[in-house]
Amino acid sequence: MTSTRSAWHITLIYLGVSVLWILFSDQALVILGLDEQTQQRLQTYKGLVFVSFTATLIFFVVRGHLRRLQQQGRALLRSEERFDLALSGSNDGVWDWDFEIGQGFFSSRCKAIIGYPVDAQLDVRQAWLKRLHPSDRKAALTALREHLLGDTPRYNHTHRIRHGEGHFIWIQASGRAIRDERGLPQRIVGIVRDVSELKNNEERLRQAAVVFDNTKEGVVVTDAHNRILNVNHAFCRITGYSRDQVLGQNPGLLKSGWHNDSFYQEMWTQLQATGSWQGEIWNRRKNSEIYPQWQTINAVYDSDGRLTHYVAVFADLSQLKRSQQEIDFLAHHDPLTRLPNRLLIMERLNNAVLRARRHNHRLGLISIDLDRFKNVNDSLGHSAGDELLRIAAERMTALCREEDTLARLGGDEFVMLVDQLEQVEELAVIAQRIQQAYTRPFDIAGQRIHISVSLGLSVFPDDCQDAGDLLKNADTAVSQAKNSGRNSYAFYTQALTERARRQLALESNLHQALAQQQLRVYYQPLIELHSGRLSGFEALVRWQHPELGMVAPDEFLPVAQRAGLMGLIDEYVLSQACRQMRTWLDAGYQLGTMAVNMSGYWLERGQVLGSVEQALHEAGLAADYLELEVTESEIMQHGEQCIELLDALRQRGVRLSIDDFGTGYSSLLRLKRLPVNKLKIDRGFIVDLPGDSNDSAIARAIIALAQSLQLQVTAEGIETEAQQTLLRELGCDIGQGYFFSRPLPAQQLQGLLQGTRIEA
Ligand SMILES: Nc1nc2c(ncn2[C@@H]2O[C@H](COP(=O)(O)O[C@H]3[C@@H](O)[C@H](n4cnc5c(=O)[nH]c(N)nc54)O[C@@H]3COP(=O)(O)O)[C@@H](O)[C@H]2O)c(=O)[nH]1
Repeated sequence: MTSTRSAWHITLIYLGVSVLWILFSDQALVILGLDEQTQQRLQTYKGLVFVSFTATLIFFVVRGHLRRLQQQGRALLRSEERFDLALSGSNDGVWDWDFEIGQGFFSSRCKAIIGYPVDAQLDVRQAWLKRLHPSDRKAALTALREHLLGDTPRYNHTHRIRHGEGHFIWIQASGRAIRDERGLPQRIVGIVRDVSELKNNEERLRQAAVVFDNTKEGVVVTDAHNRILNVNHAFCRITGYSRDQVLGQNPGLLKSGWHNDSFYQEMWTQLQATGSWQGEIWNRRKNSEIYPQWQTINAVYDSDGRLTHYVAVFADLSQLKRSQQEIDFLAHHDPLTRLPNRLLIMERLNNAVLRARRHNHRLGLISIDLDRFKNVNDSLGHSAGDELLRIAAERMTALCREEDTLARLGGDEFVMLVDQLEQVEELAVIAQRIQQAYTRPFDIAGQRIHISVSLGLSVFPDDCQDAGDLLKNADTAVSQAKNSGRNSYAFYTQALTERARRQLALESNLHQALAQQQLRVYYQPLIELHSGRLSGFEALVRWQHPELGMVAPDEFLPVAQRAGLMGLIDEYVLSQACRQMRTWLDAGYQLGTMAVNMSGYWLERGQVLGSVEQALHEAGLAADYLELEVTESEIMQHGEQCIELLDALRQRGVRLSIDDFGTGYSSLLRLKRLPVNKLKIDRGFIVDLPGDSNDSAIARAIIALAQSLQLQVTAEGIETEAQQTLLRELGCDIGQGYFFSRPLPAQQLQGLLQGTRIEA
């Protein structure tokens, strides 16, 4: 169109020039009939007029042409602006690459996307090719080539391109080639879009998905109604549930039952108030195992503030707790034998000493040293030595009671803390059992090993006053045991060692004593204080030992208790006492009571009734001659069971007496309920009479109490006349003690008995 116009303008100019030329030519002037002067004047101006006319003509033609070009340019610009404006709404930029002229067009949005000023002049190389991310270049060019070759209907590719500011952005470029009639691409026109945010979001989502699936923490996503929407692999691994098993369920299916309702209420209250909750919670796996987890729950809200989801993230703490426990354990235990170490045994020893002091009981410590252990290490190696220590620890642990502690202090050094020791000899018995445990050989590293132990025994409070000394003394004692030829035990003090040995000898002889009738029953008179008359006797057992001489019950009864012989001794004394009473009654002595001690062992076995009936029957003695003494502390210890037994005895007519009264903290309420006839004031309250005002006040109070309960009172341990006088004045009924007589064999009591004889 533009070229057609230009051709027409040129033609017009030629026509004008031609007309002028003709007008001003000589022939034209002649034809026009102009006079010569006019012709000459015209000839003079002919050149000037021609030039002016031509110039004017050219001016107007050129000006017109330029104006049209300007209008066309403005229209094009307006059209581009409108196009840009239209595209700006879609956020896409337009590009156009003309292969014929080798230039490209980039819309202002397109320039803005890749970071260029709107008025920048760009070529395709500069704007695109040179800026492709090295990693994306190959794929982008391949996609373009494929489209230009006609392999793909459209060019569509997403890649990174360097932004004008230097960083890379993600763009999505798409376009289509315009081809000539032969199908060859002339240009390609398309749009470009900044997809960086989308790509970054995609990347973030991808990363989140990777984290979700690969994190070690369990993740549960629920809807606002707490129904499970999604769980990750870790959730399934920790809980044992598959994803399908929990989808749509309430997370409450994991509840262990360890937390009460208020725990969950507080959790939900906080979650609703603050949008999050964090804490330790014990849940139950599918296999029922209960385990701890550290859990964080967050509430998720939409842009309108409406609750949409809950996300719970939790870590399984079981392993951590196990490790913590193991660390704690190893801080206080020996890793080889898993026994308490020095730290723990010292802690327990200190506590045991405090308890023993408070409750006034004994405590024993045995230091244990393996004899010639070094030889095992040297000959068989350290791992064999370790194995030996492990087995030795197992054997010794089997000997411990629940309240005892076996510890390894290091090397072949062990200690055993024996709590609540009643008798020193018990420690010797345990020491012997430990020695016994080593008489069996140890099979280690394919070898049969024989090894013995040396033991050092120390007793609190007999040997020392604190835990440190207890341990030191046991160590000293173990050295004594080693010095005396190994494979033996020794107490810290010689006296204790001898006492223990004697006790153990007694124990092994006691069975014989019963069989060979070495036990004797002695009788101690009971005197009516107001009249001085003999009212009866208390039967007291003695052991006539063939080598040790007369052994007192205080010494051998605990041994009998340990040896399980107490029942036999009680029955023996009871039957002897009943028979003796019968004999004296038959001999015409007027006696009221034969008192016999009833041990705790009897009460525990519950066989007293049968034994008493049998003894009375065999002796032909009426029940009311028999008075059974039971200590206040035994009654307290056996409680209701003891009261029932006493009731049954009372109903059969047997008289009952509370022995050692004042030492056992009886409540008055309980005392009132006891079916007893008599209280025996403990010797401890008598020994300092009449000088000790406290004791005399106690004696007075017990007598007053007995009188108000209509019970008889006996005072035991009267050794002086002054004691007898005071007690009589206080109103005590019966007196017993060395002042009247020591316990004696029956045949030595004839003199005393004479006064009671009823002459026929
Ligand atoms: N279950 C049984 N226990 C018995 C039996 N025989 C005795 N025992 C108990 O053993 C403890 C010691 O008894 P024993 O050495 O016989 O001492 C008794 C008396 O000898 C002693 N006593 C008596 N008068 C005095 C005195 O004036 N001074 C003094 N120092 N001691 C004296 O008291 C013991 C009697 O105590 P009790 O029984 O509380 O009346 C002792 O606990 C006996 O109970 C038995 O066969 N079975």
